[in-house]
Amino acid sequence: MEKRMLYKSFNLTKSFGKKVVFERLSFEIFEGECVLIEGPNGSGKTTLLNILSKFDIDYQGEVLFRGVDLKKENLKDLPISFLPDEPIYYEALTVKEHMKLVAITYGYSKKEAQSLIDSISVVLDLKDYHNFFPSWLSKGTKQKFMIALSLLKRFDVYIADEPFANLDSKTILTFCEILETLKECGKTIILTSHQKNEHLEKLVDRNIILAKGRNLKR
Ligand SMILES: Nc1ncnc2c1ncn2[C@@H]1O[C@H](COP(=O)(O)OP(=O)(O)OP(=O)(O)O)[C@@H](O)[C@H]1O
Repeated sequence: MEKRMLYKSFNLTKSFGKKVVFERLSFEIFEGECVLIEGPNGSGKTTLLNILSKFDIDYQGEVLFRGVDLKKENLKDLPISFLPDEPIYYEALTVKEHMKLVAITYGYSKKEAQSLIDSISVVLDLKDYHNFFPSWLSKGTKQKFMIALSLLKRFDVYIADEPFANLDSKTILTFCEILETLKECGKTIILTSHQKNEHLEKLVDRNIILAKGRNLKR
């Protein structure tokens, strides 16, 4: 089957002031692939994910998303679920209230949202925390909560920055199984991870390796 292009980058260069994070990156990412972005601390992995998610449009070069210049795409129309490396939440909403808010915002009916929230909560062992405020959660449980929110968005592309951070080995396996299911459904997964494991290695189709301060190896 012919692979369809999701992203294409030409000569992508990103600087903060005089500091060049990476320069002239050219790469392609195809629909349905799992791509791991690797590199040492400070090599620009988060910066690249921010560009691919359109949170950062201050770069040189071009990034196409399904053939269209990403800068011309409307952020709210992009079918991208982004899991950040730092938890982002509302202090005043409980775990369950966050889940409902995200599910309803992203188009599920109340009934669908309830059933999806229940199943995600069982898989990620979050049921006992539904009435907690996020700040009460341990680091690992907070990460599971962030994963749950990212899964409640029904999108084609899942971008995750260090999703395994703070997770125990059982949850890492569970999350890899979830990613495998998403991939089987044709979703594209783009992630960074300093932690390698055999499940992730099986899942990954391609690596983009950032070398600190300069260019890209593939
Ligand atoms: N807003 C900013 N202003 C200035 N420099 C920044 C900014 N954001 C990131 N940087 C710099 O860009 C470089 C790349 O940062 P980035 O967070 O993308 O690296 P990373 O590969 O994700 O690192 P890590 O593995 O530590 O998470 C770093 O030197 C960082 O200090």
